[in-house]
Amino acid sequence: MTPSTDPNRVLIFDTTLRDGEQSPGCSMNLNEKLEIAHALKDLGVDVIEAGFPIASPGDFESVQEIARQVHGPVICGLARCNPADIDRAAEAVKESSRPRVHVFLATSAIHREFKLRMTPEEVVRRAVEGVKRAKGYVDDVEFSPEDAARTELNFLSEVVEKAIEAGATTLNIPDTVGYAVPTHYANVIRHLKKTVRGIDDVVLSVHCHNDLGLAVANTLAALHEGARQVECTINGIGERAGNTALEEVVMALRTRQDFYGLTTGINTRFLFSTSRKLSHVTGMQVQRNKAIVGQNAFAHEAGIHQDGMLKERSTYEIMRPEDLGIPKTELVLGKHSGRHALRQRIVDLGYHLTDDQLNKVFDAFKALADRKKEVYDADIEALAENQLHNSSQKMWTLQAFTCNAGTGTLPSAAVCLWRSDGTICKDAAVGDGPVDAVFKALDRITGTHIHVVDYRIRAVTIGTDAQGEAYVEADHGGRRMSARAVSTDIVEASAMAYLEIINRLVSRQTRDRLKPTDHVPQELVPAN
Ligand SMILES: CC(=O)SCCNC(=O)CCNC(=O)[C@H](O)C(C)(C)COP(=O)(O)OP(=O)(O)OC[C@H]1O[C@@H](n2cnc3c(N)ncnc32)[C@H](O)[C@@H]1OP(=O)(O)O
Ligand SMILES: CC(C)C(=O)C(=O)O
Ligand SMILES: [Mg+2]
Repeated sequence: MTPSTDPNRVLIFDTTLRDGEQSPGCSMNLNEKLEIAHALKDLGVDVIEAGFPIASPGDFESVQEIARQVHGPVICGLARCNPADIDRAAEAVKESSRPRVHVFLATSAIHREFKLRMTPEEVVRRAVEGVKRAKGYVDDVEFSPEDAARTELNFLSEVVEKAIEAGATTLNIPDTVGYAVPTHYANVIRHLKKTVRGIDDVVLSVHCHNDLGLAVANTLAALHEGARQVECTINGIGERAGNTALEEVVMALRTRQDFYGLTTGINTRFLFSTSRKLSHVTGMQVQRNKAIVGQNAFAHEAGIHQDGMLKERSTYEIMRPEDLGIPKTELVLGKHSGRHALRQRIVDLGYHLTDDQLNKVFDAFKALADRKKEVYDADIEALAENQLHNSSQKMWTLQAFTCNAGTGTLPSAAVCLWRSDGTICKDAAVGDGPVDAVFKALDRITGTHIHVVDYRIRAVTIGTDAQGEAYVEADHGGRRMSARAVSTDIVEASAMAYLEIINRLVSRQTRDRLKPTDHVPQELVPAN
């Protein structure tokens, strides 16, 4: 591959299947690698580094199959500067219509002395031999002086120049251990551009690691200095803290076109799906606050931000989620949210509340949000329903209750209710369990006996702090009545649903103009 005719076009070299796979726990089998390779092709990457063929028979086979089946991008295999590695890599990629062999050899003093045990002269000789051997198989040869960022600048220039003379068409400058910082890395690229003969005739590439969290920043600094290939991985997976995240660098270039003036061939609408596909295949979850593809990347919880978003989304978003294949921005309702966002969600959920009802739901919502990490749509629905169907004056309101239950104890409950005339009524009861005990205490206070014919509990939201919905169905003189209530405490939800039925009986009685007794409606006096 030679430099693009468009000087502003950045080549995207994806190494998810090679360096990415070096993440502990991210090994992929043949079918998984093929699935990801097809996704990378659809995403529009220019080069797929499909593996390190000498590493194992399985890796060889994966690179070979990708070379056979995935058409469009260059298919690349990695090799040390060893004849056996290079022969194996060339064999693996040979059926691709666009094969590349990528040879590497460390150049830093630390690696030369302690790992390779080679003199600088030997390093140069082996690098040249490696490039020439690869060149015997394919035209497209990439050379990487491993640990370039810690290599003496003059020696780095010498190795790079010799590799170009030997036939390398892409010169990749790795910050293997994530040691670089942006200004330093930019200086390295500037130095090479200035000192290496032939550098403008090859593709100058960068490969950064994220040990200091600077992989993307270093990559962008290098692009600013004229590098035109970026080595990166989906979700930034890779050795140790990972590699430059493809989605981050691509979106930085796209979003700051005004600054960099550079383009890529990536179809950004596939970024999110490719990210999720990789997570699914590797089992490595994307952290929630990960840039671009994290669950929170387009989620807003703060009321002031949500208000801004509802008025004009560019107030708080620099990218459009749909450009990444993310369905939409999420306004997450939580304790930091305000009325604008709550009203919008209530309308989206199909409810029409008056301002007064909305204010009441808002108060209940804030109280709930103080108890929960996140308030879900089901919570809002439950609050709105509660408001719509309970806005009339109720005879009884639950003020407090306690219950006792456990192996070897007698389940009991003490309940305190407000009556609509302002009096407080208390009583206690024992039962078959805490819910039964609460129901019996409610019966005693209100003087009713509700014949429960169905009772169910279900989690309406997710997590251990989920809202539990209690459903109570009662038979009263042949008439069925049911009620639901929601709370993070299922006994409280049960008590509220049960009390709701009692209140409805009371208001029905009132509507029917049946005169209540002093304490409870006549109709509700328990029948013996
Ligand atoms: C920065 C990077 O990401 S480089 C890529 C790293 N990826 C991997 O290592 C994953 C795949 N690796 C493997 O499966 C194995 O390491 C293999 C098959 C490649 C080699 O296994 P082994 O032959 O048992 O060697 P081992 O890995 O223990 O040691 C590496 C050897 O390669 C040498 N070596 C390292 N890099 C290079 C190089 N670029 N060119 C030539 N020799 C090299 C080391 O000096 C060491 O040689 P020695 O045995 O003479 O001391
Ligand atoms: C093989 C090379 C390019 C590498 O992964 C590194 O140096 O980090
Ligand atoms: Mg690497």
